[in-house]
Amino acid sequence: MHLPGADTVLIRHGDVNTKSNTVKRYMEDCLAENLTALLADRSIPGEVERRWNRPLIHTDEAHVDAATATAADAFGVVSASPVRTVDTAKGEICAALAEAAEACYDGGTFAVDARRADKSLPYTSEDLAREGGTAIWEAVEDEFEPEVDLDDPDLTFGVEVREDFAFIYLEKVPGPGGLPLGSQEPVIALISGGIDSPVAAYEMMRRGSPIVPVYVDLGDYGGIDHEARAMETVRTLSRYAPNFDMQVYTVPGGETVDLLVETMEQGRMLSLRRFFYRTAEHLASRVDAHGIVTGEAVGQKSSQTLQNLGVTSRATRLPIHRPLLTWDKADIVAKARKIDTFTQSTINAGCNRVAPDRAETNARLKPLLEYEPDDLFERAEEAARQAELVEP
Ligand SMILES: Nc1ncnc2c1ncn2[C@@H]1O[C@H](COP(=O)(O)OP(=O)(O)OP(=O)(O)O)[C@@H](O)[C@H]1O
Repeated sequence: MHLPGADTVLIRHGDVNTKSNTVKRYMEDCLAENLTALLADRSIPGEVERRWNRPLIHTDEAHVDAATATAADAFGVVSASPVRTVDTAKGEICAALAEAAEACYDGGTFAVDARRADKSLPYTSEDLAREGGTAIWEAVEDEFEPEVDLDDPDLTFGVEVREDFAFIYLEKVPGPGGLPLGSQEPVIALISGGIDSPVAAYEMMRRGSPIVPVYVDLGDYGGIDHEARAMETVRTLSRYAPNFDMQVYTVPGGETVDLLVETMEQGRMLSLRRFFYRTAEHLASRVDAHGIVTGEAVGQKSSQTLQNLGVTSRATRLPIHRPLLTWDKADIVAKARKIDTFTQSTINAGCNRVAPDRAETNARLKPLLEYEPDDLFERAEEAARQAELVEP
């Protein structure tokens, strides 16, 4: 709910504030660029202004909610509020709070959350909270029986006083937190048609790393639906990053999968992962990516025991990032729904169909190297060479 007259979005970032001034400036530049791109992509009018550790979006009242929701999708943003801007004089702030109460309070408990960045002002945050609370009370007491609850109020009137403006707001929309996208190095994101890998890719983006999506076409074991799901999730991820290239490297893997299915029972899935990682490594050197991100989690599948993750990881010299390593499936599904990459599908495709009846849970590298095709890594190199860039 925004206040009448709210035409600005106040943005709060978190980890960015812990940086030195130079790094902070760089990260705030990244954030401002990303916010501008997100607004343009969604056709929302708004000018981004960088001020006092608190970027602002100047828009109009008709678009302030949409601009707030957009800001809350930007990586690095902890929360965003649609705000009304008033003068810093205490009387003006209290008058604005009274008006806000008349317009938006309809019974229940309330509190004033007041903050003052400019310590030279002739009042304290406590003064503001107390006198603002009184102004609100007096504005509504004829119609309601107002009650103050500082611990768990039904409605919180926020006040943030900066050097030359005070902002009044009623809501804080939570953002993803993390760091602005583009402030860290890019990574290759191995994206399957499943639920986990898009969430893992999103988590890396949330920490500032742009992703280079890679999908391995599994031939008859994957299929059109499998690929379509992978593309759809990348399309969704790209909506969070309209100023970043999100074309997908589609890698031909069908022949290698056929060979693994024909020649390997034990360890087949591990060799397939080793093929994925090695292919990703070749693509990484092409696009200067600094790691590989996957959707793997400890023990989620037999190929994902710690022992097996250790063995498969040895196929590449690049670090493999597994942001979901310790996540439960229910949490991954909840996050996928939240970020809109969850695509309900009953198709039985992808690695599920490649998996043998008896799964390997405790692989050792030496025997695995004896079983797997001698040319597995040459195949990976060739597959990376043949990879095609596809618009998701
Ligand atoms: N066809 C593929 N193309 C690219 N990467 C893949 C593919 N299949 C699997 N991966 C990567 O390997 C990881 C582990 O594979 P797994 O078999 O668990 O995938 P999945 O269950 O099909 O999909 P997800 O892990 O995304 O739910 C995936 O999280 C993903 O990062």
